This record gives sequence, structure tokens and C-alpha cells, in this order.
Amino acid sequence: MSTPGATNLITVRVPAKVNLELRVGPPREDGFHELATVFHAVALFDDLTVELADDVSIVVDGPEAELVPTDGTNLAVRAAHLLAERAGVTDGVRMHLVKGIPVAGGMAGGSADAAAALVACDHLWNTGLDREELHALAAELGSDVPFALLGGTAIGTGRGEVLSPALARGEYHWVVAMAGRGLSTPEVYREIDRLRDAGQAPEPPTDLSVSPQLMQALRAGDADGLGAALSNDLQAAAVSLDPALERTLSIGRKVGALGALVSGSGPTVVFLARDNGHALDIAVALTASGGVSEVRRTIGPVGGARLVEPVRG
Ligand SMILES: C[C@](O)(CO)[C@H](O)COP(=O)(O)OP(=O)(O)OC[C@H]1O[C@@H](n2ccc(N)nc2=O)[C@H](O)[C@@H]1O
Ligand SMILES: Nc1ncnc2c1ncn2[C@@H]1O[C@H](COP(=O)(O)OP(=O)(O)OP(=O)(O)O)[C@@H](O)[C@H]1O
Repeated sequence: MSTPGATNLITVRVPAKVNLELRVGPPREDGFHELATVFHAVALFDDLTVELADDVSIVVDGPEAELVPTDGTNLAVRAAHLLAERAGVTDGVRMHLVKGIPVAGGMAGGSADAAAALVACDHLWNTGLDREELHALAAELGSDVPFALLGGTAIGTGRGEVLSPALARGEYHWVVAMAGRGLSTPEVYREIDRLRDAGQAPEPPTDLSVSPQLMQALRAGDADGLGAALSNDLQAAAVSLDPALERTLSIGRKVGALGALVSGSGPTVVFLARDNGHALDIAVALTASGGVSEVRRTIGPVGGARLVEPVRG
């Protein structure tokens, strides 16, 4: 994108998420599933730079840019239109998105971009909306969008949009293994319903709450306890749709990952490591296995969508 007067540029950095725990209830009348989840923001980021323009547009860069739409279906574009409409703004915005979050990987990349666009355009247009109003717009855009605004570690209920920050101590080391092709979130939810109906996955939990063991491990900063408590009800569905994920999970377990699970709706798989050196061992084993398209190391928790110095180039 053109970079005229630097003072006109605003950049927002927004993180990916993993679900440390994801409990999925039966389908609701509106087609969504009631959840109890623990969101955790990790240091894989998208950067969105915006400047005033006559209409709303987006350019996308990064290794997976060709997988991201640049029309009105892009979640950042949808967020900008929604904010303009609700705040009565007639200005437009030119957006430049640098994607570092895997696309269609279950790490809420599109949701992150929607959150980044809300924060960036809110600033650019000086809308005067308060945090609750921005949160409500975020929830309209998608179930994962409010958490991308908040970041850190938080409990999500409802369809994932009702948040309360979790008491969490310490920094955790993660290894993220990408699968090379995406999974569709609605398809993964449909698959867990199908497996449950067929008796091939456990019944939906009757008591939808997060596990006390996991919350205790987070409070104590206990990585071993956290690794043992990681769980995801959608994992069986993601593995059913992409059976190669089982092998990826077992490679990480064999090299002593404290925990291994599919992230959200997958197919990205995440492993909890003891420390940076251990993360490197896990990453090397996964890369050597040849079964994954890319491996990255990261840490969490990190903050949600926030203004940073403009990214140039
Ligand atoms: C798998 C997770 O990433 C876990 O945090 C989220 O639940 C997905 O959130 P998201 O991608 O923001 O999903 P949305 O854009 O709100 O919904 C997309 C589709 O996913 C399914 N969906 C999503 C959230 C939810 N609680 N129940 C669902 O069944 C629905 O089919 C919905 O039409
Ligand atoms: N700004 C965006 N960035 C990435 N994908 C987008 C964006 N806008 C729309 N999409 C579309 O959304 C689809 C899902 O991409 P996304 O990266 O959000 O998946 P995800 O991480 O699995 O989502 P979640 O974890 O929230 O279920 C992509 O296939 C892409 O076509």
C-alpha cells in the first residue's frame, strides 16, 4: 500500500488463540453450540495498518496471503463496514494486513483481523464508542472476535463470546504444528454432532464448565498440571476429518510434550513444552517427521488487539 504521511497510519497488532480447554454442548436452536472454553492468546500475530480513504478496501501480505479473500467477505472489511454503519461514519479506510497467523488453522486468524479492524478504525475515525459497544460489535462478527480484543487467558461461555478473564500466572512455551490444509469450522462442529449421534464420540457434557484442575494449574503457573488438563471436545471431529492429525499428536507426545491437542476446530496442533529448549526438541522432531507443513515456537499469554508503531514496507 502507499505510505504517505506516516502520521496518518495506524497499526494494530493482534494475536492468535488456542483453546486450552474446549467443552462443546449440543447444538442450539440458532445452530451454534453452547461452549465452556479457556482461551489463551499466543505470540503469533497479524498486523493491520490503516489510513483514511474514500471507501473500504484491503490488501493482504504474508506467506498465506493468497488464501485470504480481499472482497467484502474478508472479516476485517466486514468489521470496518459494521463499525462505520453503527457509529454513523461516512469515511472509508484503506487496510494493509500482514498475516502471521495460520489461515483456517483453528487459531482464529480471521477473527483476529476483525478485532484489529475494530480497534484500528475506531481510532482512525474517532467514533467515541466505549469498550462494551466494541465488544458487542465484535460478538456480532464472530464468536472468537471478542477474545481477540481482550487477549490474555480468559474463560468463554455462551457461544464463546461471553468472557471473563482467568487468574493465570507464568509464561507457557508452545510448539505449533500446521497441517498444510485448513478445516472448515462449521464442518468440524457438524462432525462432532454426527460422531456423537452415531455413538462414536462421548455424549455432550451435561454440566458445561471448565475443569477445576486446569484453572488450578493456571493459578499456580504449573505447566505439568496444565499439560495434563488440556482437552478439546472438537479434537475427535478434527481427527475424523483429517486422520493424519493423530500421528502429529503422537510425535509430540513421544518427545515428552507436557500436553498435546488440536487447537480449536483444527487442524493446527499445539504442544506444551517445559521451556524454550524443550520446545526446540519438539519442533525438531515434528519437522523431521515430515508430516507437518510448518512448525513454529511461541509463548503465551499475550495481550489482545493493541496499537503499535506502524509497520513499514
Ligand atoms: C472453534 C472455535 O474457534 C473455538 O474458540 C470457535 O467456536 C469458532 O468461532 P468462530 O470461528 O468465531 O465461529 P463463528 O464465525 O461465530 O461461527 C461459524 C460457525 O461455527 C459454528 N459454531 C461456532 C461457534 C459455536 N459456539 N458453535 C458453533 O456451532 C456454527 O456452525 C457457525 O455458523
Ligand atoms: N481476514 C481474514 N483472515 C483469514 N481468513 C479470512 C479472513 N477473512 C475471511 N477469511 C476466511 O475465513 C476462513 C477461515 O479462516 P480463519 O483463519 O479465520 O480460520 P480459523 O482460524 O480456523 O478460525 P476459528 O479458529 O475462528 O474457527 C478462511 O478460509 C478465509 O477464506
